[in-house]
Amino acid sequence: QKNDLSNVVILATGGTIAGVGETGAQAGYTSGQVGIETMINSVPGIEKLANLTGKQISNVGSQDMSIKIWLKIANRINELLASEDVDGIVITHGTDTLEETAFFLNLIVKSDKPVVTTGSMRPSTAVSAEGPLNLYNAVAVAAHPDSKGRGTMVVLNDQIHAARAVTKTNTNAVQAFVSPFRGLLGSVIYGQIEFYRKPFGVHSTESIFSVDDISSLPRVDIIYAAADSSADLIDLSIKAGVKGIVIAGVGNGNMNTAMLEACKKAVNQGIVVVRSTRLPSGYVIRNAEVNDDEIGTIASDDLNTAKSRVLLMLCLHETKNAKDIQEIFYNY
Ligand SMILES: NC(=O)CC[C@H](N)C(=O)O
Repeated sequence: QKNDLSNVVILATGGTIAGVGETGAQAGYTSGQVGIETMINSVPGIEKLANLTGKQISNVGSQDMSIKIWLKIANRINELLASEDVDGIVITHGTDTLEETAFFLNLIVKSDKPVVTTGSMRPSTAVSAEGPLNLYNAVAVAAHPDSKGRGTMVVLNDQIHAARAVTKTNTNAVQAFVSPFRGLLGSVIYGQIEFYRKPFGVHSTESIFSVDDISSLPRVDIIYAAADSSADLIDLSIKAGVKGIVIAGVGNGNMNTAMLEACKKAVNQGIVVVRSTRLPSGYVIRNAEVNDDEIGTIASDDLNTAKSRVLLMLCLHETKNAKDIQEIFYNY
């Protein structure tokens, strides 16, 4: 440590924040092109926030994020945060699956020190690229003592979100990330931080999940419900040998009779089925229109579909007991 600044490590994984287009004003570009050193050098004043080290973990568009990379990131973070020389972590990431990675880390990082994910909607070459300011703010949050004990955070566009609450809601707009149901964790304006609350749900050191005993995760498929949708995809998943299915249900995690019958069949074959909703916010309530007690299905509570899949994969690594998994969905 050179001074009294915090020591922050930036782990770069790719995404638009590291993306390059041919010109400054075009929709076409390639994710994950710019390396971590170039990214840090593009942010004037960032060196005044923390002593920074950068490490490249991967350089992919986050549509190609994988469980393998998640495990690599989680192991690296646990190693780094166990050291007295590291005070916080920033992860740069594509925005498409950012909420899944953030929620995974929220469940599995064994430290109270801040873990902050960030990305950008505009590539690094765009007119008004917002990646540099997002990185600046993410480092400010990771370096700040008040950020401890708030689980994995997502910082974009001056806002601090909890991993559990946040979701991407727009394909192009800079204001893409919203915590529609539980609200923001705080804000960060040119590095000035205000926290409003602690995150909801069990996370980090309190979580039962540990990356130490995970080398892979069981397959869980997501199946989207719509008016008059067929049950064939559920049958295909069963045949493919899935361990879990998450339904992106209509309304309160509902689905038509054909899909519900197929879900019953899946549960009877030992597959764990979670009912989530395709809506952007609200609870999926147990035993509302679907009798979960009778069928053996699990209600997602207010966890969205993609994050329900993350939690179910981790649960299935520990247990197949539907009652226990329901309790975890209520509490995490
Ligand atoms: N804005 C973005 O980061 C999306 C680009 C890319 N698909 C990704 O998720 O990495």
